[in-house]
Amino acid sequence: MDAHVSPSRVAGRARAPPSKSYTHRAILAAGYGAGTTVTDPLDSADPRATGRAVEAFGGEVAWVGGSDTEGDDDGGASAVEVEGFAGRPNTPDDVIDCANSGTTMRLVTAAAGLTDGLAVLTGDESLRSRPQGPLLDAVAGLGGRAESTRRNGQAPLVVGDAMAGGTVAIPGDVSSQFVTALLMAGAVTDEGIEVDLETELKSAPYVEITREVLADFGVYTERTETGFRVPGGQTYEADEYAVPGDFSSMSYLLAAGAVAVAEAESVVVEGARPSAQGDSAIVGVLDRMGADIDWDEGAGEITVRGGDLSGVEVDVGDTPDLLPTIAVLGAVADGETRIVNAEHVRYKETDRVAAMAESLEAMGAEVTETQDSLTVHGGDSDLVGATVHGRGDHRLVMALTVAGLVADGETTVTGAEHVDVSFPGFFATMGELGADVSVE
Ligand SMILES: O=C(O)C1=C[C@@H](OP(=O)(O)O)[C@@H](O)[C@H](O)C1
Ligand SMILES: C=C(OP(=O)(O)O)C(=O)O
Repeated sequence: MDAHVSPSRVAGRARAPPSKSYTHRAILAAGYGAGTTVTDPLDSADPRATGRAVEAFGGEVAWVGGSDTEGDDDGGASAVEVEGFAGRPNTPDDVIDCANSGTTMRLVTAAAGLTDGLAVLTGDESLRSRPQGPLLDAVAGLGGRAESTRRNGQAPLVVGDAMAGGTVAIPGDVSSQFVTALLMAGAVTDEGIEVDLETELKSAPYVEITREVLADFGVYTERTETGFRVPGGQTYEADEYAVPGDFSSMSYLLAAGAVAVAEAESVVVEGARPSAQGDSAIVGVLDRMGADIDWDEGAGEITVRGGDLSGVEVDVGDTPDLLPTIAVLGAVADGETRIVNAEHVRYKETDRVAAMAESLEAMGAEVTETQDSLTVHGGDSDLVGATVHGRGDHRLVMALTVAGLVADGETTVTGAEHVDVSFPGFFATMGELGADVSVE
């Protein structure tokens, strides 16, 4: 499917979907426990994959309700009722398909390390090209078995043999999801798990999201001088868990409001309550760039009224998922926007540093790419409509759609259906805000 975007102005109120990161964790934590109702879950392809994994491990997962209680009426489930496998997972009867979801594959790899038998994990072509090696080494170091079938550190994976726990060293600069996975699994081991970081932790706020969710399920974790520790023998327990709104998804709506708000109007994004999400940094980035933006944390509402944007330097070490959004903002802003500390952004659904450089160049922007940075020289020339490729990556599709709002002529974004990974109602929401976008 392609999205066709024509220059247009936006205004009005919108609600971003619930957090993908919190939903994954809540569903798996519920699986490690006995039973939990997860309310306002993100009902999209990635959390659904985590739900299927919990079922494969012996849990029961029911997505119930026809529209969100939060009122965005996107047709998604309003709750997930999980009956857990309570402690160590059972050996699955079949292969687990993690589809396009890195979070699912990492979190499920450590869980699979706890099974008595072996689990086989696979995913789509993108997921089968992403790095898993350090996590496989960790599971093996903790007494389990963990192998890449192609012996290249990538899925398909074979994992199991009842990992016991203990202490393990792991690099911090590939994926924080390795740490999340080990903390979640470690709580139900006998010995617990201590993770020593060999290099500085990238995407660190995601581990804090994990620790917040685990605490809400009664599971204790702690930071150590060199990493994190979770004692073993713990029980996951929560009757109900409510998922907050997703700041990565909000970033597209806020960026649209910053670059394309209608005269004397505003874009108000609802559901923006403070949480451990590092991607709430988008509010500060927009503010630094000169957007007229205000976050009423009590009301959970962010209001943007456009602004004359100028380039800034942004370190995305903690916030890799914001890179596509910030690159688009940089292409519209005057002057130079330098996105630094970005090497780990190359290990996502696609290499997002290269992909954004290529797409923005195709739209007439001047960009400079290094291994760990992307500089966008905005303002000199206006963006022009072009056909740009979503590369099967939801975040590229959404960010490039925002760019299309202010490009001269029509922009076509291919692979538009991939928004179903994290924001299934994205195009409907953009249309309701006034964006001239059609999907066919
Ligand atoms: O744990 C999570 O929920 C996530 C962690 C981040 O990945 P890395 O830790 O691999 O950078 C982020 O990019 C991803 O979208 C979600
Ligand atoms: C990288 C992402 O997710 P995951 O790692 O779960 O595929 C993302 O949502 O941008």
